[in-house]
Amino acid sequence: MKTTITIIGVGLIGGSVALALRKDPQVRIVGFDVRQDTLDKALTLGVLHAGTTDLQTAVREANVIIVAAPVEQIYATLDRLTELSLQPGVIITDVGSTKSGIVRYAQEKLPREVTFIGGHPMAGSHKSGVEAASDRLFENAYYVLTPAEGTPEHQVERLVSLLSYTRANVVRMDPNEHDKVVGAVSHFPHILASALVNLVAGYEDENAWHHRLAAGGFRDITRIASSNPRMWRDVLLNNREHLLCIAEDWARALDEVIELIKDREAEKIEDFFRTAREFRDGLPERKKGAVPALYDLYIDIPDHPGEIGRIATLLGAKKINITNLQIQETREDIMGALRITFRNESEMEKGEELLQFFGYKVYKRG
Ligand SMILES: NC(=O)C1=CN([C@@H]2O[C@H](COP(=O)(O)OP(=O)(O)OC[C@H]3O[C@@H](n4cnc5c(N)ncnc54)[C@H](O)[C@@H]3O)[C@@H](O)[C@H]2O)C=CC1
Ligand SMILES: O=C(O)C(=O)Cc1ccc(O)cc1
Repeated sequence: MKTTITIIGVGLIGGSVALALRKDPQVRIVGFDVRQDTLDKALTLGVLHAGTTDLQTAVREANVIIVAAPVEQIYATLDRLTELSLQPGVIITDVGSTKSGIVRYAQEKLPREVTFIGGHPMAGSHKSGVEAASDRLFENAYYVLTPAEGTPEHQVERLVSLLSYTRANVVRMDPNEHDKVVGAVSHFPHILASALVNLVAGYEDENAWHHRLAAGGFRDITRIASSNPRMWRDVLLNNREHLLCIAEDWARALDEVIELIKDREAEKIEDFFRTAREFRDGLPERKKGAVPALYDLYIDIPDHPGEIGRIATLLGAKKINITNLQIQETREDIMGALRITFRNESEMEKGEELLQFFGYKVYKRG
């Protein structure tokens, strides 16, 4: 029998989850959204099997409900779900960027027969809307689940099994721990990025060169300031306590650097940058950090820059897409190992065959 999954809020995240989960042939995806035009777009894009703006119709047959609305609307949706007729054994999960408040609210409000499991896929984009959805958005990213104590294990496992189609690395975490960690690595950086942009925008009024020279580092560190303001408003208000603590630590950290500058502490300033660089350089890469990349090939190449160009050209000519190229080891006297990451297994196999044909030694692991 088919599993019916209802997505509430068919935007960037809801649409991306839908696209990934509908790869399961046993799954039927129903969408609910407050906007009919969004549902129309989602149906045209092949994101949903069916869509409706009537919530009762959307959830009546659902075995799993995924609430992918903006955070404040997740609370309102849970309220509405308590009034509707649902399937016995239904699992309700969400994708909100904050977890403690939502999980607590769900436990208070939802009837005992309903299993609520908080969720947060740790990947996204500054874009929003179903047009930006992708079946591969969560590939190799972490997907946090925050089951409460007493949540039936078979229900958690059912959800984990369905989510395997996202190709994310599903992990379990306590909701409060989630909010503290994600507050530091995702929510607070959004505050910093936007504060920095606003600061420079103010300087711009005095001198228009700010705008023109703000390339490179400024663009890198402020990329996330282009995110959806409404979404981030909700996130900040929902993770208020942790963010206020982090902000205090931040203010202290900034004060310390300012003191070093005031006191002309050259060596300590260098240490400050060195410590940061060491931690930053040790961070996992986005596409490969969470789980071992499944579509990597390692190629022995002479340590010569022309070789990398040649390999890229060979693959490009056969329209084999690659997502990353990285040199593993280069020394003048030995062969370098070039790691190539492919989008999927079939592209990797085509790449392997082609490169072997041209005489390269190709390995699946380093
Ligand atoms: N954008 C990102 O990078 C990430 C977002 N999230 C979380 O995912 C959720 C959705 O965010 P996005 O997909 O980026 O937003 P989005 O703006 O792309 O999509 C939200 C969708 O929800 C619909 N909606 C609004 N109110 C609704 C309601 N009351 N009932 C049903 N649908 C409603 C909107 O019409 C829209 O289609 C948020 O809770 C956010 O915190 C989680 C991970 C990453
Ligand atoms: O693109 C980025 O850097 C993000 O910050 C993506 C993101 C945004 C919100 C989330 O809750 C999780 C991930």
